[in-house]
Amino acid sequence: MAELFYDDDADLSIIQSKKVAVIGYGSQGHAHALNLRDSGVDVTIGLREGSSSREKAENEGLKVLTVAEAVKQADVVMILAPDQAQRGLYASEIEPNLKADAALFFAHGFNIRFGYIKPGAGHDVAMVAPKGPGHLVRREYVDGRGVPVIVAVEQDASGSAWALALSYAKAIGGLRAAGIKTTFTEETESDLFGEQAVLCGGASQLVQYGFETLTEAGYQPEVAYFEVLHELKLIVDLMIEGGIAKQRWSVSDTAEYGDYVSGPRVIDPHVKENMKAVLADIQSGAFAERFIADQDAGAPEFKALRAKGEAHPIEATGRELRKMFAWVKPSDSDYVEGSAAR
Ligand SMILES: NC(=O)C1=CN([C@@H]2O[C@H](COP(=O)(O)OP(=O)(O)OC[C@H]3O[C@@H](n4cnc5c(N)ncnc54)[C@H](OP(=O)(O)O)[C@@H]3O)[C@@H](O)[C@H]2O)C=CC1
Ligand SMILES: CC[C@](O)(C(C)=O)C(=O)O
Ligand SMILES: [Mg+2]
Ligand SMILES: [Mg+2]
Repeated sequence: MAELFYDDDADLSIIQSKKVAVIGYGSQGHAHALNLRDSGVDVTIGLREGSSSREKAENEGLKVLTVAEAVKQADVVMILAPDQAQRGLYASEIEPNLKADAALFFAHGFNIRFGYIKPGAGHDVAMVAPKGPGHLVRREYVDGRGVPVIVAVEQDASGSAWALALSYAKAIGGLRAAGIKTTFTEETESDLFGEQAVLCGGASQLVQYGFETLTEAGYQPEVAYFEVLHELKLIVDLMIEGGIAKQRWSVSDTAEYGDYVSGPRVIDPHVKENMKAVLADIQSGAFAERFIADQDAGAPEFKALRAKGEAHPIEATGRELRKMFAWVKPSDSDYVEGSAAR
């Protein structure tokens, strides 16, 4: 049984007695910083010169310094720049300015697991990884709830790294939901697998194939959009509430029977074999090497794939339909429709 933590298992005053530098003010960065601040923690944001995020952070009344200056004064440095930027940022701005006993925190274990960052022995190295997108980490906190977190300690130099990590997890609202004890290896490999095989890669491909199958057979794109994309959220909401069983209980018997007989025809045993191959590439480091090599070369593969995804007909159909859904526009996001191929 996994070891679980809740609010009562953590002492908020530990993180409240530290100076925390949050490096990066993107999806996770803004959520951690604002939740920490609202939990009474002394937070400074570290951003590169000319950063486009500076204005947003300053508009929230947060103190913004360069990465080097923010790190110099920090007891805890939470690195929330993109994974592919962390290695360079650590070598040039973070490591040379880190206090001898400062703790290094991450929200994903990528750079530690694959050896791109190797912290000195004097630092606590811990992870507080929300299991959800940053904008929901903030939204849930504001609404008095939290997004579950998984917590790990890679290096306990101080002897109190666990208490510090749990205190941080409580401050961002994660322990209002639950914290699960993990390791950097388990978090990194399972997170990459989940997002590639099921949550992002698997779900996106499934939706696109469903849309293509219906529209190529002559059905209206708008009808196809509702069937294979919009309604997916409603079905997944039921799964979150009561598992796959509740979803099957709520839909018609026709849908439930179709689920049993056609689901395994679409997602057949080959899919599981493919999933195992994806997991093997994650475990061996092959995925990490491919991602970082492409990023180091200016991300030509990544940019081409992003542009191809944005050009899929389901995006244009959805953009037009969503203009009519006042309720679908989130107020806490700066996402601009059609901007994905940036
Ligand atoms: N997105 C999510 O919801 C989740 C992310 N994570 C993990 O959290 C970490 C942060 O991810 P995420 O929030 O998506 O990151 P984002 O892509 O949203 O981070 C953008 C921020 O990083 C800054 N930044 C970008 N490049 C650099 C650079 N080269 N040097 C310095 N600052 C830079 C940007 O500033 P500028 O304006 O200067 O470009 C901006 O403030 C990652 O480890 C990720 O795996 C974990 C769970 C979920
Ligand atoms: C599912 C994608 C994620 O792992 C996340 C939001 O948890 C990420 O890397 O953004
Ligand atoms: Mg994740
Ligand atoms: Mg991830």
